[in-house]
Amino acid sequence: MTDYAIEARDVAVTYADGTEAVRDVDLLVETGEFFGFLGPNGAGKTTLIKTLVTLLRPTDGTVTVNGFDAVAEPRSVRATVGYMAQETSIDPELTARENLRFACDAYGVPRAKRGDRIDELLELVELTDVADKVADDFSGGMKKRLDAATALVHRPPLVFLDEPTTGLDPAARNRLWEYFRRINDEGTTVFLTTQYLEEADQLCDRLSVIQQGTVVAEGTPEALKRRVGGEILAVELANTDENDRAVAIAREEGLFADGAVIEPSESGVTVTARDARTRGTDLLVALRDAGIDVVGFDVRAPTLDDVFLAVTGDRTGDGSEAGRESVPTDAVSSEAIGTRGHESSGTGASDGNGAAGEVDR
Ligand SMILES: Nc1ncnc2c1ncn2[C@@H]1O[C@H](COP(=O)(O)OP(=O)(O)OP(=O)(O)O)[C@@H](O)[C@H]1O
Repeated sequence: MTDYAIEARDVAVTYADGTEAVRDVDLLVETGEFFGFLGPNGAGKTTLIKTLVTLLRPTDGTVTVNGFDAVAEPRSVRATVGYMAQETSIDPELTARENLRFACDAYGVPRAKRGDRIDELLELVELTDVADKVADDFSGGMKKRLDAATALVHRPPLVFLDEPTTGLDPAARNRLWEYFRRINDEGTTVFLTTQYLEEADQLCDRLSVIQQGTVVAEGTPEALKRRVGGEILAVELANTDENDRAVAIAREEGLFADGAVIEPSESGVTVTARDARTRGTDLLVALRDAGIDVVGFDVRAPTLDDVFLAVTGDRTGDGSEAGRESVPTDAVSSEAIGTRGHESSGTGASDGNGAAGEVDR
């Protein structure tokens, strides 16, 4: 039998004002996994996390965390999870050590164990040297590391990280990644929400993409990328007025395999195709024969960015509709990447009764 840290079935969360933030969400996270939950702003990531950590009640469906029912046994759920919220929960007037002591109090860590636990965590997040300095003097990255440590004082088997690296510079982000990897290597299940596709790619064993409250794709980063449908060939033209003519040439029958997606780009033409690499030179020759000047040429493997664009029509992560027209539906069939229907089941009716509200902690 598989051991699940999180089992969510048909979960819907509707706020009191009728906003259906999450609907029809099924989620299975195995114990020990590093699981990513990806989506643009407002997609429903925080709402789902808050539901999993029992700060919100689901309007519909069932949620089991570490074997405990989130509605019937919220205390047991809370005792076995750590939660790093988007806004840091540390007190800037307290030192790093005092913040951790405070967290030990809040989570009921036995007194005899606190000293060692705190020292261990300070070391893990590399704050031992500044343990007795007030957090107010810390950089953004240091504050985030301290915050992450406070979520772990009770050694939870499952930790939720809600956009933990937003606003950090790449160096600070990298250090946090190291830290998250380490706790996962030591056996902690990690549930991470992020808008950074690279972050999900670097860290996650498996991920779900959520859009407008519904899971639209799921799989390992590699499988999701593979299913984009080959490699991506970008051709840069000297004169972008010729983009459409170049697209027409690239689309000529027989140049690329069936299912290729050929689109104008800002600087020329982009081809997503299984044979993008091998047939790329044929395209260059065809363009030259047509008198179109090529100034750059690049073939690359798909990134999660391409997956995200394909399933959400949004490369910007801002939830805008930009690019929706260009979803390469041929190369990325809905079925191929596990896309689910967008239809609401009608559950979580927005009548105000049973609507999600913050639950007292
Ligand atoms: N307390 C609330 N009352 C009503 N609607 C809410 C409430 N909190 C969030 N929402 C709405 O629910 C939807 C999902 O929001 P949520 O914060 O879960 O998204 P998110 O994916 O975490 O976004 P972000 O990346 O911006 O944090 C949005 O439409 C949001 O406006």
